[in-house]
Amino acid sequence: MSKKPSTQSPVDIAREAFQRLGTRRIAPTPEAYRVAYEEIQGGDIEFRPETVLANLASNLAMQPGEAGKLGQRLTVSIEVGDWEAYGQELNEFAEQNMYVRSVVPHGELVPVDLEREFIRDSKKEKVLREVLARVLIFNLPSLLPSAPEMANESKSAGQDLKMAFSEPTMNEVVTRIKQLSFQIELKTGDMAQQQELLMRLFQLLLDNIHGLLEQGSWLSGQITAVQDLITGPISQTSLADATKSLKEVIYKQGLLKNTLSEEKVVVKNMMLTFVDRLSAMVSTTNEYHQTITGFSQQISQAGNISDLNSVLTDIMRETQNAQDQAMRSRDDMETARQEVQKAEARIQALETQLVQMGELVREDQLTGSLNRRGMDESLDREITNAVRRDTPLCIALLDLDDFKRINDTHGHATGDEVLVHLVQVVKDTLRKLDVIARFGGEEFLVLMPETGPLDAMQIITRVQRELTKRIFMHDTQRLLITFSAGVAQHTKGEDQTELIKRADAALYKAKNAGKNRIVFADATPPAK
Ligand SMILES: Nc1nc2c(ncn2[C@@H]2O[C@H](COP(=O)(O)OP(=O)(O)OP(=O)(O)O)[C@@H](O)[C@H]2O)c(=O)[nH]1
Repeated sequence: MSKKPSTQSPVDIAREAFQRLGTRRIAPTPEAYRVAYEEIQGGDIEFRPETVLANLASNLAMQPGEAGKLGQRLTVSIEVGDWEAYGQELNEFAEQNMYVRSVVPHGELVPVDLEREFIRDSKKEKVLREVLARVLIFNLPSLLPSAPEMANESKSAGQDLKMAFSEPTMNEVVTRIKQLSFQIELKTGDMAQQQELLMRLFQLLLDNIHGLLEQGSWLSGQITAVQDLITGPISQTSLADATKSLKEVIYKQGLLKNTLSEEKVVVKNMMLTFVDRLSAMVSTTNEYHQTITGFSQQISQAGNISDLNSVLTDIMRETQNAQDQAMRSRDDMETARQEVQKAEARIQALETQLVQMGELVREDQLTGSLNRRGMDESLDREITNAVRRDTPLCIALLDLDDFKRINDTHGHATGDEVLVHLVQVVKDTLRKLDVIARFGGEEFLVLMPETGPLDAMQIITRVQRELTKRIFMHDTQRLLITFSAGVAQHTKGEDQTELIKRADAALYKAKNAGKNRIVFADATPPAK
């Protein structure tokens, strides 16, 4: 049976406990005071705080898992009398399992009426909720610029998700996200279909334009570049690259075309002057004819020599006038003709420049020569021209000698500079009509339209000499740069692959013969 507990106030019990210690002559140590206090307070020993706490510890120690381990730690604390450690253990346990969970992930307290149905996030769930909310609020709307309602719904669902800590609100948000995802799926399907249709339309347009263009025109080259681009997988970088180079080309072509139309106006004006002068001359001759007819009547009617004399003087004067007028017209027409010729030359130069502009999109980034695609197009064009005009065409395949050693000894960057140097020397030495393209690595292809074999060999020999003259400096060191080359003339019915193959076989011979030399290719294709 337990003793009935005292009804006195704690202050009265404390006072009586001190009196009792005095009466019994017991020293007022905390322990003695506690015993006296509890005697007066009454109640069963079983319900003393330390007994209750010890019971809790040993009950917990019998549980499996975390609770059992906590119980063991609490029991040890009691045994060594370390109540502070006991308190700490309990606090930590409460913080981990109760207190933290009563606070919503963003620090706000849970509204009292929701507490019972409150969704308690674990650490992982908390991170997941935050990430999902970010995706809905920021990322998804930026991907939906053409669907503002969906973008707004995504933002709003994200905001609501942050605050959805009750079962019903969470269910509502989940339903909205599902609906949104369904709508996006439909929209993406539509967009992909539209994109495909647009692409097909674009491709059709390009094909039609291409069909209308003269083969080899500057515009045709650019259209092929765009066609290439849209037939392959379209990446952000390739689109950006193509846009950049096309913009550059369009800008420069714009400038050139303006000048071109100005020149065409000049030619037109010249033509008008020409026609004016011609009609002036014709009318002068007509007048002259009429006057002479008049004079012939006067002559037939002349009665004496003095009449005739005066008619003759008039005829001489009129004839002189007509002659002067004719001379003036002839001079004017000659000047006009020369002006027209000059304007025509300027137009031709501008048109050549336009062709070169078109080749910008086909340039090798490092050396500024044409790249492989540019080379293919130019060689195709030149072969067609050579066949149509029945003019000779030669090509040369150049390969730097011992380039690997240059790279290995002086570094890759120096190797790059050597490539740039070679292209510069070639460009400075060749005619405007000739073209240099990077065939690959340290190999270059030179196109020489309207050039026969002897001239081609001479041109490449000139490049070779020029390269030794224009010394390449690395730091303070002079590096000797040489190349070997194979030169080939295009033969009837030969395509570009066969032509290059013959030039390559000649280059191979040049290398084998000791490098730094030029070999003219056999007319027959090399054996396989
Ligand atoms: N720096 C630089 N090196 C390149 C580039 N492209 C290819 N190379 C290097 O060019 C070297 C070509 O080596 P090889 O084919 O052995 O030719 P080589 O050393 O010139 O020998 P020969 O042709 O027989 O005279 C390789 O080391 C390539 O790495 C480039 O764009 N820049």
